Amino acid sequence: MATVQKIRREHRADGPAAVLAIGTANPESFQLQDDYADYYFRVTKSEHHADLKDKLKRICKKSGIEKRYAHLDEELLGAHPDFIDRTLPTLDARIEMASAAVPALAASAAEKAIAEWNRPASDITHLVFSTYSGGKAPSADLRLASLLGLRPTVSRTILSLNGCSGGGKALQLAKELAENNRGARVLVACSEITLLAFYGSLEGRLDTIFGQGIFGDGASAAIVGADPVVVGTIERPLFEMAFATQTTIPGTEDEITMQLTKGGLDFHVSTRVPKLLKNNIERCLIDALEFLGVSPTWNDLFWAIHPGGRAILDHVEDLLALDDGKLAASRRVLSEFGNMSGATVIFVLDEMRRRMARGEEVAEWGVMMAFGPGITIETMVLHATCHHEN
Ligand SMILES: CC(=O)CC(=O)SCCNC(=O)CCNC(=O)[C@H](O)C(C)(C)COP(=O)(O)OP(=O)(O)OC[C@H]1O[C@@H](n2cnc3c(N)ncnc32)[C@H](O)[C@@H]1OP(=O)(O)O
Repeated sequence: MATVQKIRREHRADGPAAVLAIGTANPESFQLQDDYADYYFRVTKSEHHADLKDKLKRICKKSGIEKRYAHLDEELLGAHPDFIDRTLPTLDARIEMASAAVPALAASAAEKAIAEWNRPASDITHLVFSTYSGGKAPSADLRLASLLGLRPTVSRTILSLNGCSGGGKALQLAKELAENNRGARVLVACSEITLLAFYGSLEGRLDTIFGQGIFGDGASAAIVGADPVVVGTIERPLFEMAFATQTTIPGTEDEITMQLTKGGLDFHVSTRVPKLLKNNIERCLIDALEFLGVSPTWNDLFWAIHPGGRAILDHVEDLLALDDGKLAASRRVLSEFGNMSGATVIFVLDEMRRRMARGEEVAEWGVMMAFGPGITIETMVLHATCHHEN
């Protein structure tokens, strides 16, 4: 007679979960950061807000970003001129548009991950989807499952409004699912589209301009599974997921907030965020690495940090006294795409594996960190298995 303990043991994977494949995608339209303030004030017909334009120019110049992609381009905006006025009730139209665009962009990223994985989409057993750009049920996860032709038995989870920590949380859930369900293959998909949060500036609201200067659109996907198949269709682990934690910095509920309003999604990010992270991440790192019995110096590790903003990367680099180039993967993703909220951290892993394949990062052990409302810090210790072999 089977016992619950025996069933449990048989259903657990033997090995650790690993990232087996990665894919990313962006909309076609993009803006160069140097031209962005001119573009933004022209399309939102608010050239008369000269002080705000100057401020946006200053933010763009210091952002460490060169280019950002956006689904909501000038043509689409022309068809929805009311989007530029955040006092108008445009939420319904935005959600309608996002409910098609968010899963479509996620599908482009997921198809690339599935192609690299080299197994059929029908082998996916679980889906974890993260987005801040939703507002409807059934949600983007169901639409994505149908676009990809996943099985009806796929177990779906949607993370909504987790913001920039969504990618970190989705990967952590995927790790738990893969390790607790023998043979599970989890598709993680994050798709973030700024069309919910794009609107003209408001006089006297200097903070309304900040989000327009750093956020961009992108989707990322990863396949996560334990005990890689080594015969027939061979699976190649990229990063083994050794340990994961979530920490909330007490008393910081109001530092990063998002709220759906009739005129779109309101973002507030306080200027204290980089400093608060600087003051709190070291404890998370020590706790995560102590648990493993690993005590390397910070420069011995590789770093996949969510590039929430240039100042956040500067503060992390300074705190940990990291050598030049240690945050190169995060800085490159920030430069090429801006802050794509929850989708960004998987872009950083993708960039990291390319750097490892080229021999530009040789560390075997590393840390992935993502930050979001809460303030929430997602930390995951990774073991890389994708280095260039001489
Ligand atoms: C949404 C989520 O869930 C999670 C997230 O990722 S939230 C986003 C996290 N990102 C951040 O917190 C951004 C971190 N900040 C930065 O990278 C930098 O401050 C920056 C690129 C925005 C500006 O660079 P800087 O070196 O700090 O230049 P600095 O001269 O101090 O600031 C430029 C202007 O930006 C303004 N600014 C900076 N942070 C701001 C913020 N959070 N809100 C509004 N304005 C801000 C400054 O007040 C300053 O305005 P003035 O020029 O009018 O004085």
